[in-house]
Amino acid sequence: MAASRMDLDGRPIKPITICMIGAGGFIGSHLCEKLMSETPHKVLALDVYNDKIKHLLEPDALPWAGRIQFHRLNIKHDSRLEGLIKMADLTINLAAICTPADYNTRPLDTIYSNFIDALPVVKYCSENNKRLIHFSTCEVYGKTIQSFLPKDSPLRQDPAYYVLKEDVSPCIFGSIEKQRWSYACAKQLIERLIYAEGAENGLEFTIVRPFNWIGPRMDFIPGIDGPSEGVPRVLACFSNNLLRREPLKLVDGGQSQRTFVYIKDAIEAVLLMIENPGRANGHIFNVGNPNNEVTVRQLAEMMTKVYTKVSGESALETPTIDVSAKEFYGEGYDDSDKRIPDMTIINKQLGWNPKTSLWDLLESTLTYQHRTYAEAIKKSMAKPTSS
Ligand SMILES: NC(=O)c1ccc[n+]([C@@H]2O[C@H](COP(=O)([O-])OP(=O)(O)OC[C@H]3O[C@@H](n4cnc5c(N)ncnc54)[C@H](O)[C@@H]3O)[C@@H](O)[C@H]2O)c1
Ligand SMILES: O=C(O)[C@H]1O[C@H](OP(=O)(O)OP(=O)(O)OC[C@H]2O[C@@H](n3ccc(=O)[nH]c3=O)[C@H](O)[C@@H]2O)[C@H](O)[C@@H](O)[C@@H]1O
Repeated sequence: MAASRMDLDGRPIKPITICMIGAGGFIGSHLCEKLMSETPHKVLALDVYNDKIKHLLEPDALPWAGRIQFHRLNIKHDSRLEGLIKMADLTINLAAICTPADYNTRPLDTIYSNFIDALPVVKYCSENNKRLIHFSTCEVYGKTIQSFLPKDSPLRQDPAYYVLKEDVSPCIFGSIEKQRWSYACAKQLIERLIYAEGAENGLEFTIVRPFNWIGPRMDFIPGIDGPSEGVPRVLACFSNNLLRREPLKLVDGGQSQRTFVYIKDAIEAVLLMIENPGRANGHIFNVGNPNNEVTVRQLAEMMTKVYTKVSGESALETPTIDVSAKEFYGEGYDDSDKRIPDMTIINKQLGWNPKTSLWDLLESTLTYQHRTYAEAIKKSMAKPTSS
């Protein structure tokens, strides 16, 4: 299978060992799945949890047994980290706190996780001449220039004021009191550090800026496989509402815009980066789907329609309700207004394009959510609550 695989320049791809930090998360689980089923590469999978990759680790009879090895460790304090990075040809760092409900309520944990804890990873890669693919975020762009223009300005129609380009767009965050930006700011500084390690010490790096990747296994459903009071990202929040037949909550009216990309499309882009180092090193890549733009309100409406179709349940009488950001996230929340990725660089370097429409990706994702959680939710809702 794997022996005849070629890179984008027609050269045979040699099997490598990858140290994947945060392999047990949403993106990590899909990347491990892809690497096991379609490539000959080995993965040292590091995380504090492994529930989302259990199906890849057991039973021993799996065709890729021996190519994936799980190491339960917390990179904050584990002396095994450097040794594992040294054993690999490439390190991929996915570990982070990355749910917006944490940014303004746990800003210290957020900054430590996204900056301080990533420092040794960068240092060990640089000192040991190991290649690094680091996961940043589209949040480093912050707000668009457009959002500061007068509402009636004709410049608002000009993509130069809202399309986000890796090598041109500025990073625009709110004031320090708006602790929402603790995550974006920490990610920006680690990007700058990696870039500087590349420039001054020759670190071979690639920085990935995901734009709202969504799909199965994203985050958790509160009270089922995560804390009852926890607030995951929007896909899981809305899925939870739909499963419980309660209205979807629109923060500040759901006017913010996002572009959503299917996790399986995005993983193709990461695989191209892994297997084409000559084309990916030294670059920062937007990875998103500019064709899948909606407001959060439109997302709620579409998810409601799709869920009705895949579950066979009737639609709710009151499908959405408005909540203020302060009520939903607490003090210090702020939002990105619009996120359209420019695709020029990733197209030129890796020839990658996203394929899946928003409707199709929601259909497969909500089919998964229904199959995975509907029974558990019914059971938990049927239990008498203690008074
Ligand atoms: N999903 C997206 O659309 C998206 C968008 C932008 C950026 N990102 C970035 O991509 C990366 C992965 O995101 P995800 O959606 O898979 O998130 P996730 O929370 O599902 O995965 C992160 C994983 O890292 C692990 N982790 C965190 N701290 C750790 C530590 N100290 N030691 C060991 N493991 C640790 C967690 O247990 C978790 O399994 C993050 O860096 C995130 O900021 C994701
Ligand atoms: O996914 C990304 O590309 C990046 O952006 C996300 O940030 P954001 O898109 O704001 O997070 P979501 O929780 O997915 O929220 C999207 C929008 O929906 C809104 N929302 C969320 C949840 C909800 O129940 N209702 C609701 O209206 C939020 O206010 C926000 O405007 C997270 O910061 C990261 O996972 C990541 O770095």
